[in-house]
Amino acid sequence: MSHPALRARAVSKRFGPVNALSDVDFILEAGEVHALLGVNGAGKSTFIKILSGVYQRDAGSIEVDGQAIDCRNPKDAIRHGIATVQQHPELVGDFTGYENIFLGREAQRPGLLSRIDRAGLARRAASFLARFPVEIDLTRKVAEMSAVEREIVAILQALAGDHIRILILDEPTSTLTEVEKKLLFKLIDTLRAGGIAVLYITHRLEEVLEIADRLSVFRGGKLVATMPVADVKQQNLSLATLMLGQALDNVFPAKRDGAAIGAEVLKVSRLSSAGKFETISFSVNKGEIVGIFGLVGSGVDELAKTLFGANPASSGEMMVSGRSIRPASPKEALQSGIFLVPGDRRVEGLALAENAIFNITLANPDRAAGFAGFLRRRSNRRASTEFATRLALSPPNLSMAVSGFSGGNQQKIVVAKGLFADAEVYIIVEPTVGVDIGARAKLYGLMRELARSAGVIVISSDCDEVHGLADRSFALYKGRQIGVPSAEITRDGLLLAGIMGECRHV
Ligand SMILES: Nc1ncnc2c1ncn2[C@@H]1O[C@H](COP(=O)(O)OP(=O)(O)OP(=O)(O)O)[C@@H](O)[C@H]1O
Repeated sequence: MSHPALRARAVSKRFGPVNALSDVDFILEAGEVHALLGVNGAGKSTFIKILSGVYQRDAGSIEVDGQAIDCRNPKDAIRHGIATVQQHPELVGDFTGYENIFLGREAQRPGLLSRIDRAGLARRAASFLARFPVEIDLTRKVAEMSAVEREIVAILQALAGDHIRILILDEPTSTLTEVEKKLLFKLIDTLRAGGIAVLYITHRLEEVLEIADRLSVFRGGKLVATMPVADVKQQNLSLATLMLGQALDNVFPAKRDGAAIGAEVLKVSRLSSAGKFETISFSVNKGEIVGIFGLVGSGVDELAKTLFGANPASSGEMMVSGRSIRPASPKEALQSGIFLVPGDRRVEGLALAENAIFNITLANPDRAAGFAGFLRRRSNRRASTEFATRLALSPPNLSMAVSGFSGGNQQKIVVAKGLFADAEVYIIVEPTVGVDIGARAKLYGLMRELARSAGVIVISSDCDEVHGLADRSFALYKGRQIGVPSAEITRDGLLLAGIMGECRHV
């Protein structure tokens, strides 16, 4: 009798009072791509961490090819044929793709590189790549590779233990462009054809329909549904409804009310940063959201950094509420009334070891620390609690270290931190990467609220997000501004501007 590649029976896991997983029964077949879906905090990461030996289950059993296994650590899991590629794979930038794949972590030991058998390496590489062909040049250093090339190297590295049968991918496309995604999906197709079982966590529902054979939905730590993707398509089922347990109306809040538009809070004139972007001009009024759509490499990241004083402008002007400014550091930008909610919360957004209140109140030391310290603490807690409720933070425990929250919930904390800051201008970069669809609607609603008392700029590589949310939008393409902020631009017009640099009415 043939067994599934992996089977979990009644797997449960608690973290203190939180039931992260309850009685999960799950089957992963060889040669299938199986998507794991669920809102933030539903239990997806906990589940894959148990499968990959990072966490220990409290109850239940796991079988690989019909044999019960027990993984005390990730090495055990790899021994049983289960490899995992994390969201931000750790590769050695100075090594080539080949070296990363075949020397793996071992290569980080000093002196080892000089002792390796290069001819043997090349032989192994050739036979391995005959099994999993990829269209990238693996002789280049990883530091010079694009996001998708690094992702592919990380996947090949995970598979380089020859006996790997199960590959777990944690949101592999969260930082990839459309074109890059295609390259990754091609590799996943090859893996599937080679009989590898791929377990794939994603928040991008359209991807599930594109790449997965079956999907499973987690809700509140329980596995609530498993089904073939073909059924979802045929019956036109709503994955968002399945994940949330309820139907979701339009995720975007209503656009601005013309009467509520206030004074100009930011004016940017012919702003340039040499080699990154040139002559960008736009203004933002209190009461509105201005959207800037740009793909990775378009200059949007650098523009956000320049507005926030973290990347110098080479020419041009900025004014906040009529005052001319030229922020030379984020601190100066904050003092001028500009606040940035960064896209990469891990690097720039959060003090992970501190609790949620600390993080939320961090950006506004005056407001947070006032002379009546005790009262302040109380009001900080009250304000933070209010934000946590409005964002549906899960679990709603503000004293917990931020590292204990799921990725999407960490993103909510970054936004709450911005809400606490009382700025005149908010720059919000990639606000919903890794955020589930229900929380996304809440975040959008909050941004609209923010725009009542401030000007908001939303910068994103998701065209639908920019178009759905912003009152006026334009695109950046290869460092150039395409079009002026317009309320009339169509979604397709904005898309064309951002991916081709064309300014057309479509
Ligand atoms: N190390 C931990 N300590 C305490 N609680 C944790 C820990 N890891 C996860 N949890 C809790 O377990 C629950 C499930 O979280 P998990 O990270 O598995 O969700 P997720 O579905 O992966 O969410 P996301 O999409 O946001 O990554 C959440 O309530 C989370 O706060």
